[in-house]
Amino acid sequence: MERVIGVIGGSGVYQMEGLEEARWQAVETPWGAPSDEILTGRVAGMRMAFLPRHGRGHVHSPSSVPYRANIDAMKRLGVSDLVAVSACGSFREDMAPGDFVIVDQFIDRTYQREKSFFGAGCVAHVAFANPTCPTLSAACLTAALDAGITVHDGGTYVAMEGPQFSTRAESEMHRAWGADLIGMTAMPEAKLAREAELCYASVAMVTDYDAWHDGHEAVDVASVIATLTGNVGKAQALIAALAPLLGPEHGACQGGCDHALDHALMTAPAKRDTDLVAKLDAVAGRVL
Ligand SMILES: CSC[C@H]1O[C@H](OP(=O)(O)O)[C@H](O)[C@@H]1O
Ligand SMILES: Nc1ncnc2[nH]cnc12
Repeated sequence: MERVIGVIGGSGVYQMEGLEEARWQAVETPWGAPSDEILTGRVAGMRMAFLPRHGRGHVHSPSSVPYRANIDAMKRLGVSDLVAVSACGSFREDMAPGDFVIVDQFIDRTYQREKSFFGAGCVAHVAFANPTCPTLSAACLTAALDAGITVHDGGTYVAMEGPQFSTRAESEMHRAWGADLIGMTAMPEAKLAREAELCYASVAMVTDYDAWHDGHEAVDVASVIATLTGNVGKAQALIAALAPLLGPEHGACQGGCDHALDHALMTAPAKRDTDLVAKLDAVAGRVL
C-alpha cells in the first residue's frame, strides 16, 4: 500500500513548510467539515496531508474541534500514517519547556466530545491498550534526534477538557497519578485514529510546567506562545526528517493498527443501521 503521511498541527502550527505541489483543498465528510481545508503536497516524493487542528487563525477550541471529520478526512485522502503534534504542559522536571516527547500512553479526562465513529446500529470495540503505533513512533523519535531536538522516548499524556487550564490541586493530582504531560486535544483524536485503522503517533512539544512547579509561574497562554514560537521550526524539521525514514511503501503494521477493526464489530450484519454504515465508508469500508 502507498504510504501517505498525515500531520495534524496543534497550537502554533498552522502551516507546513517545504511541501512540493502544495495546495489547500476542501474535503467533505459524513461527519461535517474538518477544522479547515487540508494542505496536500509531496515530500521526498511521498504524498503528505497537513491539517491545522484548530484551523488557520485558531478558530476551534479543544472541545469544538471536529475530531471525527478530521480523522475521516485524513482517511479519505488515503493517509496511512498520522502524526499529531501538540503543545503540552509537563509534570516532570526533566521534561522541560522546549523538549519534545513521543507520547505512548493517554489518560482520557475529556467529557464533552463525540468519541467514536460507531454507536447504536453499528457497535465496535477496538483494542487500545497500546494507543500509538510503535513503528511510526520510533520513526518520529529518530527524526527528532536527526533534527537535533531534545526528545524523550515515551510519556503519558492526560487529556483534559479545558478550555481553562488546571487548578494547582488538579495539577498535583495528575502528577501524583504518574502522568508526564497534559494537553486538551489528544482525545478523542487518538481513539478515532485507531478506529479508522491509521498508524498514529503523538509528538508533544513541552511548553510549560502546568501549575505544580514552585519554581515556575503557573501556565498561561502567554507562556505557551513564548515557548511555541521557538519550537514550531523544530516540529517542521522533525516532519521533514520523517518522510525519508519511512519510505514510500506502507507494509503491514507491526502493531496491527491497520487491522484494528478485524475483530471489533459486534452488530450482526442484518441488524446494522444502513445510514450509519454508509457514513462509515472511509473509516471502516474495509470490513463493512
Ligand atoms: C494555547 S494553550 C492551550 C491549547 O494548546 C494545546 O493545543 P494543541 O494540543 O492543539 O497543541 C492544548 O491542548 C490547548 O488546546
Ligand atoms: N499546561 C497545559 N495544560 C493543558 N493544555 C496545555 N497546552 C499547553 N500547556 C498546557
